[in-house]
Amino acid sequence: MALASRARALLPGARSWGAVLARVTAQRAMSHRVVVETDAAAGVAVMKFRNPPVNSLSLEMVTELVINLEKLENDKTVRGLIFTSESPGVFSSGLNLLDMYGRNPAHYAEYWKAVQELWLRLYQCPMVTVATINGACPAGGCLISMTCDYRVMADNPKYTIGLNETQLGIVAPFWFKDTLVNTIGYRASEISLQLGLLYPPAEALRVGIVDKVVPEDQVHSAALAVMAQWLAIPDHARQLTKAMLRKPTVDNLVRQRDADIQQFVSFISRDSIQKGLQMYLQMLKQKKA
Ligand SMILES: CC/C=C\C/C=C\CCCC/C=C/C(=O)SCCNC(=O)CCNC(=O)[C@H](O)C(C)(C)COP(=O)(O)OP(=O)(O)OC[C@H]1O[C@@H](n2cnc3c(N)ncnc32)[C@H](O)[C@@H]1OP(=O)(O)O
Repeated sequence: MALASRARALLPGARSWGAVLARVTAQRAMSHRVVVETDAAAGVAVMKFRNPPVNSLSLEMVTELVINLEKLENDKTVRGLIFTSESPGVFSSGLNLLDMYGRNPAHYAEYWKAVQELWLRLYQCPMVTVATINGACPAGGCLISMTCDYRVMADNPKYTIGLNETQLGIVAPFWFKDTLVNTIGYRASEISLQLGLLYPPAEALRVGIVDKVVPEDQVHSAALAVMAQWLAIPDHARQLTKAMLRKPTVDNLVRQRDADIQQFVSFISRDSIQKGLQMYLQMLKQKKA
């Protein structure tokens, strides 16, 4: 029931329960953009991103992430959750530019509501969450990892992490900014967010946007070791502490969710912003060529 209600909230176009379930089931049948492996004995699940080519957070991917998160939260045997990319090289390329370019306002609103839902759920997740960053991690990818309790990054200078929105000519919303400030502090955020900085591992560690950098072949074992340390703390004490620390930031978005959606739709629909996104997409294509 809870799953269906979540799906209905995320898929407002669907008019009935049957339509909701049919749509979610169809999405699942089409592909699994998220793979969950659970070690019941250890009480740890690993959620792997599998949305080729670059794990962009498309509407379908975001919806699958939310549904899988809710399932894990309801599974009382799972106390810890690790996020990683199934294919090293790109952790996540961030929000799907094609969900923000050339679509209609209803689509932008549906997409933004789903992205908000994902952030709200991740930021308040009662499980211990660890991001195993085994590839590039810009913008929305960085946001996902910053919602985690701990970030381990592979020591590969080709991988970078940060909120690079300004480099695309777009503005990170206030709750992206709040998450960054909570992670690296105010002054570092002023520099990082305005310049849209993407940090390679050593710099990422120095600024505090990641907590640990380890050789690439040790990134998963390091994440498991961190998880074991965090799981040694009694759940109820850790969960209440996490909720206390994060509640003001969460409340800030909850208070103005609808206004934030409207602001996103009006901002992203502007001709100048659409033009900028078009040029950025072209630049990505040319870089490839
Ligand atoms: C006042 C304010 C009020 C409200 C705010 C309103 C709006 C703003 C909020 C928006 C917040 C946005 C957050 C985001 O996350 S935006 C996305 C930012 N992401 C990036 O900048 C990353 C771009 N990608 C890359 O740098 C590289 O692709 C990457 C990840 C390093 C991997 O490199 P590589 O392996 O070489 O792969 P390619 O570059 O060749 O890419 C392959 C293929 O994927 C396409 N692609 C890449 N990234 C995305 C993406 N994020 N979304 C969609 N598609 C993507 C790329 O174009 C290539 O496509 P092709 O068709 O050429 O195969």
